[in-house]
Amino acid sequence: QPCLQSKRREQAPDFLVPGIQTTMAAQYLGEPRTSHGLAYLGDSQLRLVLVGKTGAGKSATGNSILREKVFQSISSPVSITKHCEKRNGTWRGREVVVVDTPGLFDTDIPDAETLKEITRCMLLTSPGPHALLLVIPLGPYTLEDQKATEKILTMFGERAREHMILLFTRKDDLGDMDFHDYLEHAPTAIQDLICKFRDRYCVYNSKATGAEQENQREQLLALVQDVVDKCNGRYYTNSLYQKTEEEIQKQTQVLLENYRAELEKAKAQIKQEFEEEIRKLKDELEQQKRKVQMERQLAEREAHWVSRQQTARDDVLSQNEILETIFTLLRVASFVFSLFRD
Ligand SMILES: Nc1nc2c(ncn2[C@@H]2O[C@H](COP(=O)(O)OP(=O)(O)OP(=O)(O)O)[C@@H](O)[C@H]2O)c(=O)[nH]1
Repeated sequence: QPCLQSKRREQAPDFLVPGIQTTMAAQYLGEPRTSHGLAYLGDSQLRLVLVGKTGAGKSATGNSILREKVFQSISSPVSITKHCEKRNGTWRGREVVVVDTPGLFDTDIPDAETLKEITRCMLLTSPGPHALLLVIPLGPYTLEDQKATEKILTMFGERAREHMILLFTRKDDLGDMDFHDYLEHAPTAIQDLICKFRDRYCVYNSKATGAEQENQREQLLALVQDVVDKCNGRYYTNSLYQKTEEEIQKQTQVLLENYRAELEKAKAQIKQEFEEEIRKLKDELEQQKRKVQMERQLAEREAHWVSRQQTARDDVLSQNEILETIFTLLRVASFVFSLFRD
């Protein structure tokens, strides 16, 4: 793979003055402070997060991956995506979950807002994403763009970066030019990124259609699979993701118990009503008919319960309360962790 520059010593960029946003967000997304083992194998989903600056092409790429226009994608100088959004599709019989994010790391976004969205992103990708797609458009690469990229790379720790893929959008702007020819004249910062990511990059035309679209989608998802394989089939997780997952499971359990209680109540009511009616009936055939009706209604209730059981986790995730709970939980956790920082 092209590595056009001799590898320079990686330095902490100077815009990263230790500040609350950087330190807190790094605690959210960076290296885990405790080791733990979650079960990775047998995970049927492939969870992807699109990160990058406003207008980089995250939503357009998400739509392309899912083969459907599910995320709003238009040309605008201001951020179109306001909150993290999750949509699903399939690839090789596997469920693909794509989370589109707003320009989380645009330098002018306030702290509290950023942290709230990071929390939402963690909720939507819990127990952890398999791949983080860092979206950068080909074309002019300003100092501000460079800073935004550096900020993202710094916030996600070394281990999260193993799950990161560099995704260059606007491949169509290259016209007939080969990407490697383009690289030779590309800004040094882009050449450095390629060196850093080695083979974990792809060049994408998010507006492509037909065979071109299918081929590049296939190549991208195969690259994601490759990255996951290199991480021994694991998705990225850390102790804060684990806390998030524990809370989701706890709340899902509570919801399931509520659903179960509702089911039992509804079944008892159906039985009581039918049994009263059956007792009053003299005709055995009529009694039998009512019994059949009762069994049917009980079965319908059970089926309804099964479907609610299946959506319980999503029901929890769609409530605003969980966002607030996790946000508070993670803020407390960040504070506690900050006590143990070197
Ligand atoms: N020609 C071309 N246009 C693209 C490509 N990718 C994205 N765009 C366009 O770039 C503009 C911005 O794309 P979005 O997908 O909305 O960017 P975003 O990163 O999601 O932006 P926010 O939602 O504001 O954070 C849209 O007009 C897209 O159609 C690409 O590969 N080629």
